[in-house]
Amino acid sequence: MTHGFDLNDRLEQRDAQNLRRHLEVAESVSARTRFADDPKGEPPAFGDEAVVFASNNYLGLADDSRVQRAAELGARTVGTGAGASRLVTGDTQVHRALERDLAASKGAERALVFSSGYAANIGTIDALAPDVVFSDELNHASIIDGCRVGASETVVYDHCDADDLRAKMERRAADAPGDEQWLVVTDSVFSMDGDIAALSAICDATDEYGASLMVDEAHATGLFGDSGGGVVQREGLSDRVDVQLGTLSKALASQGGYIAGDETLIEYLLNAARSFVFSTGLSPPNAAAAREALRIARETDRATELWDTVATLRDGLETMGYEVLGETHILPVVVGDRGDALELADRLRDHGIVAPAIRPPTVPEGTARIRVAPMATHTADDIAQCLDAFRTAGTEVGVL
Ligand SMILES: Cc1ncc(COP(=O)(O)O)c(C=O)c1O
Repeated sequence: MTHGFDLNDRLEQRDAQNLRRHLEVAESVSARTRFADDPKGEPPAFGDEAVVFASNNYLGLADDSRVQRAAELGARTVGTGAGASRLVTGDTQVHRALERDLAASKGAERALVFSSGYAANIGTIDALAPDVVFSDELNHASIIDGCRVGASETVVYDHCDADDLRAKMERRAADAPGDEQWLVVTDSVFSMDGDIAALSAICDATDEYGASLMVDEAHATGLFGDSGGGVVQREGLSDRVDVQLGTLSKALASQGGYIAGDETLIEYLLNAARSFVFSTGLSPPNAAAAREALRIARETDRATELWDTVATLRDGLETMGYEVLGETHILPVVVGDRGDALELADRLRDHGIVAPAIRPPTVPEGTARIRVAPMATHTADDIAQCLDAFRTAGTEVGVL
């Protein structure tokens, strides 16, 4: 009898070959819009130059000199690492200033910064410890893991379907004791489908049953709403959402995540969220970089440049005959068959465009796709190259 692990078996089950391909792409691709030289002097993997249409650095701020300087200043004045949990000695003025700015951008009383969006989701859902979490079926893995970590029961409702949410709440209310605490959790922008949750209808359902509502704005922060506060802000729902999650790692060009909400929520989380309490504080350079990126996002019309690019790409791809899902800056180009999607991604790379294939189980069988994520810094030439590549590669693979 053996109680050991067979990791080869597990790797096979996980489609390890395909994950390896992702890593190979990631090795040669930075967060920047384009890359021409490898800093180590080795030739880049995809020819002389490739343009990246696959990064969540949506505003193109990760290589903005102002953001880089802020990170440098953060490192010089405060240090490269926080050195300890914020509750021990890791709390600095940079963290506090960032949290004030984030709260203001969200129209919330206060914010709390975690070392990642993943940590923010896990720590918050676990700490709130509701009896039941009602969760959209396409919520991000960090929300799902937050539900798994805690003792809460999870009820999954159909994607973006507030009627199904309401029906499931109604059923639960009929069966369960009246003093149960409920938390409804949804992404605002869904990262694989590029669509937006029906937040107003979700707020109505949530209010009707006196439940709390948490919205993950990882892909909306810095892009939607007057001060980049996200879809909640754009739709005027800030007062009806109890917990707003954002990340610093996407449009804000840094690393980290945060929760915005009222004083009591934040005071509770900083005492009870284990991923905050028992983890080293966000690094000062990351905090400083995110603060500068937030300032630029709020004070310039950088997002408008992104929306113009999105409109041109969506229109161009649809005119060619591709099915493009969603209604946001994330453009999932559906191919269907996973082999075709992989081949199309390879051909796009041959034509100088980096955009990965997203395959089952990440997305449902038969809906393999290329996830195109433009950045505000893409030029007209970049966009033309992307569209040309999709036309040529699509014909070569036979999906057009
Ligand atoms: C919807 C959503 N929430 C949370 C996260 C986690 O954020 P982070 O990358 O900062 O850990 C992600 C990351 O991809 C995400 O897409």
